[in-house]
Amino acid sequence: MNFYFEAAKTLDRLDAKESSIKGILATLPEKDIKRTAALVIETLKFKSVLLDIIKEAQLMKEERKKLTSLNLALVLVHDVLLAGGIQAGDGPIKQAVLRHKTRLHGELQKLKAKRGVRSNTELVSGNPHAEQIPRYVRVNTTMWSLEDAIEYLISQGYTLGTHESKKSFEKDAHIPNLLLFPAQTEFHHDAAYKSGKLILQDKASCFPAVVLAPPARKDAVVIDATAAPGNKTTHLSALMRNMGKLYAFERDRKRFGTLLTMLSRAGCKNVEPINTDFLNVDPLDPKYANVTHILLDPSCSGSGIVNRLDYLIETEDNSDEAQEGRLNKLASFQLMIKHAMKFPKGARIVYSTCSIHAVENERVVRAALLSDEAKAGPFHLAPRKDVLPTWHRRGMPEEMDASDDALSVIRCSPGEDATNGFFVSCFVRCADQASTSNKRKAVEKDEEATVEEGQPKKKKKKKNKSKHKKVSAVP
Ligand SMILES: C[S@@+](CC[C@H](N)C(=O)[O-])C[C@H]1O[C@@H](n2cnc3c(N)ncnc32)[C@H](O)[C@@H]1O
Repeated sequence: MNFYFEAAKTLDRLDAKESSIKGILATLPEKDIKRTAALVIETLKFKSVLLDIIKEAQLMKEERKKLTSLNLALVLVHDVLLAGGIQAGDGPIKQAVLRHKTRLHGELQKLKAKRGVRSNTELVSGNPHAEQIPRYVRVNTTMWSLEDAIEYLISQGYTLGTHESKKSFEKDAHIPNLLLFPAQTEFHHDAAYKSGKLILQDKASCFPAVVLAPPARKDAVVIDATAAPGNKTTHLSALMRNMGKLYAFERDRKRFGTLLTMLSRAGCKNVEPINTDFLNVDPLDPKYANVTHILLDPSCSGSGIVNRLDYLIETEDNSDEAQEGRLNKLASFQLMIKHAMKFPKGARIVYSTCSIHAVENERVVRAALLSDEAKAGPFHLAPRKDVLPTWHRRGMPEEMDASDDALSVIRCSPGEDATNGFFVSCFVRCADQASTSNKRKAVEKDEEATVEEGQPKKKKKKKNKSKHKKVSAVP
């Protein structure tokens, strides 16, 4: 019976929104983890059906003394109706459910008849968005070429054609070295996947590294500020052809361990992983003097992720605390962009999230553009022509100050773009303006020198040149 108690406890934790399904399942005791996880997932899939049946059969009312937890009733009724019986020795709780076995089966049949379906599986529908997302596989060009990968896949029985038919794949239209397979294609036992030559990575999550376009040179110096688990770090490393230096920061110790494993599996030799908070890194430290490209992909709400499991639970939390947490997060995103803008030779900064909310995307970008750091850079948004110009979905114009700004950024819509929901923006230092402002500073210095030599100093009016009106990033 312990196994059922564990599954019911897991459902309680999901109801309490302690974490994502994946996160909670990962904390289950090693023993029975697979079995418990399978029961929890299956129960969640059929939850509304099982709740209807339990209600119609009046199970909780009739057995209120023995069955004190609805989640325990759910997992037990699941096994009675859908898994061939309760896998536990006799006891009062098992008996309490089995007493109603005929009635429960009757209610299941009634429900099927009412909905006009024959099988149990027709009673539930999967995650419609997840089913529309192909299985994306990035060829890790650090270890082999696209041509070698295609040859290998063909030797494994795949055909290069369209990703819509079984055992076939195609090349992605936007991201080089990315292949598409049918959504259900399994790679976990594939030798090339296990050795790091193939990386399972959603298409949208490949955009940031491609937009950052790090140089592939011996003297290249790049930062991945928020690196774990390391999909984008390994992608950046591949784009740099394993040359130069890529500093990969990760503040979380456990996730840092995952990053190390991934870097070693993917054969990344140009990465220096550092277990620290990027915000504590001094931009003026001589070690980072030649950093030119920075990737910021911070923790976010993850609202764009079409998880194959999380659709099973309600995730939106509108409590005051949740709202406050979101706003705090927002402030930390802005801080991170502003911090990245302080690296003296920083020329290109990509900020991305897997969120669909403007509050974590356009509004953060808009506030960053108005910051003193952006003005000092000066930084502005890279034009569309430099940010995956052929990608159709751009930012929300109503959330940006200039319509060109909305065109500069990228959005992916879950369910519509065959990807997870995603946002990418790219800030670039404007070299011309920088040199103009440096020249102006030089002139001002000269003027001051003249003043020191005995000339009267003219009072200068401070001009605010920003065409943007000041707006708050907080909704
Ligand atoms: C969205 S994940 C990054 C995913 C990663 N870019 C990838 O593609 O695999 C965000 C990561 O950034 C880390 N993180 C958040 N804020 C950080 C900071 N200030 N400094 C370093 N790491 C940070 C989190 O611990 C988390 O592992």
